Amino acid sequence: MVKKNVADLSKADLEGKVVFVRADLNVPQNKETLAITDDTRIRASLPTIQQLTANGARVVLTSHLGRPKGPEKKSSLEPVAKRLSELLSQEVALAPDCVGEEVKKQIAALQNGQVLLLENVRWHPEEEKNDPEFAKQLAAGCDVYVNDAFGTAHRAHASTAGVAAYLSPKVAGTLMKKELDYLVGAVETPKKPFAAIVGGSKVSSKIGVIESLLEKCDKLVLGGGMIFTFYKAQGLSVGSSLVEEDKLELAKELMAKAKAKGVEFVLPTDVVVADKFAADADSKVVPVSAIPDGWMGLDVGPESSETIKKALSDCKTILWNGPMGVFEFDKFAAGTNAIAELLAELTSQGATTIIGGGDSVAAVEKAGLADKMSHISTGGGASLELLEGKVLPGVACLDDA
Ligand SMILES: Nc1ncnc2c1ncn2[C@@H]1O[C@H](COP(=O)(O)OP(=O)(O)O)[C@@H](O)[C@H]1O
Ligand SMILES: O=C(OP(=O)(O)O)[C@H](O)COP(=O)(O)O
Repeated sequence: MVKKNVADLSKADLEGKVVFVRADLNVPQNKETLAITDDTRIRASLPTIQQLTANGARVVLTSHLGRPKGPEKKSSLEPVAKRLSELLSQEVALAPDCVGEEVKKQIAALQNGQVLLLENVRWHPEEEKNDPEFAKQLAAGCDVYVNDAFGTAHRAHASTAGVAAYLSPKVAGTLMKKELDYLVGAVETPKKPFAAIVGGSKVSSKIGVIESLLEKCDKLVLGGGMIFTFYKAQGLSVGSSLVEEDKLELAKELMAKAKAKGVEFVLPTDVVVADKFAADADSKVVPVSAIPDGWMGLDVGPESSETIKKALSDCKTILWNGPMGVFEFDKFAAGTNAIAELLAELTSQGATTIIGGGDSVAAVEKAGLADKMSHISTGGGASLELLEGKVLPGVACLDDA
């Protein structure tokens, strides 16, 4: 399913037009200072914006940031507007909201080549409900739709899918096209053995993907916050680690399915536990059968890193989404760094390595190894769903080429 993209639009299609661009500017931030800790997603969005402004379009840029419950300073796109202005060498004004009279006025006042960033689209619950009335409000005053938010293309939300019904033409951005071109090829016919590594903290939204991964992969490695639901399902006690209580049955079924299908299922055997969620927490390495009450697992242990290394050493394609631990704290970064180093080494030996997800990419950047991987993807959940063979709603809503 090939979709139209911005390169298919001529200057005549764009000059003086108001173009609604959905980007994924959901960047990792320092929780206290709100400073952007990795700007990969912002830099990846620049080619589309520049292509549009160079052709005289008026760009209305939209994104979410985090998972806010409503308007709140800590999820404001203010730091993003600032960083965008620096990278584009032109002022990117930040609207106070993403819909409403004031925003409409700001859109109407845009000149050719200017960029206006709308405030966090998830401040409105209607966004995630893909509410048609809200989508219509988002489209107000705009002509063309460009979806460049690959990282959010697996969500059927108002700004990623619903809004397309009110705008024409509707096309993929440069980043969206680049990601799809690379990933569809790499995951449809992967060189084997093919392994996926799934970690991170979005357990409820990613555990379901494991079922399809078992159909595609030869090996599946779990890490990060994902593992404790599996331990609890095995009857182990997990202290105060991250657990999805309503996924325990699913975890059991997944382990049984992996066994039945002969997929190598690598679950860490030791973990680094902490007495609190903090950089200066007390920590120790324990076997997964001995997590003390009140302690939480924040990284995989050294024995597990060795096992993972052995399991992945002969793999020819490896897709990694989700850090192995809370790498933002140095004490709990060893498991993530070990995987990053291993994948860099395997890439140099000819393996195809794909790292996807805002935090996973941040971890690999922090380790200074991003340019040693085959592909750095701005989407974690989106890459996994693409691998499942799903049609992403943010792509399905675009015009066919
Ligand atoms: N054991 C753990 N407990 C809690 N959080 C974890 C654990 N391991 C990793 N994390 C957190 O997971 C987050 C990233 O998860 P996720 O959003 O799923 O990854 P990505 O952004 O790469 O898709 C990181 O901020 C990291 O601190
Ligand atoms: O960070 C994102 O996804 P990722 O963690 O899978 O990379 C995207 O911005 C989507 O965010 P969401 O998972 O809150 O919808």
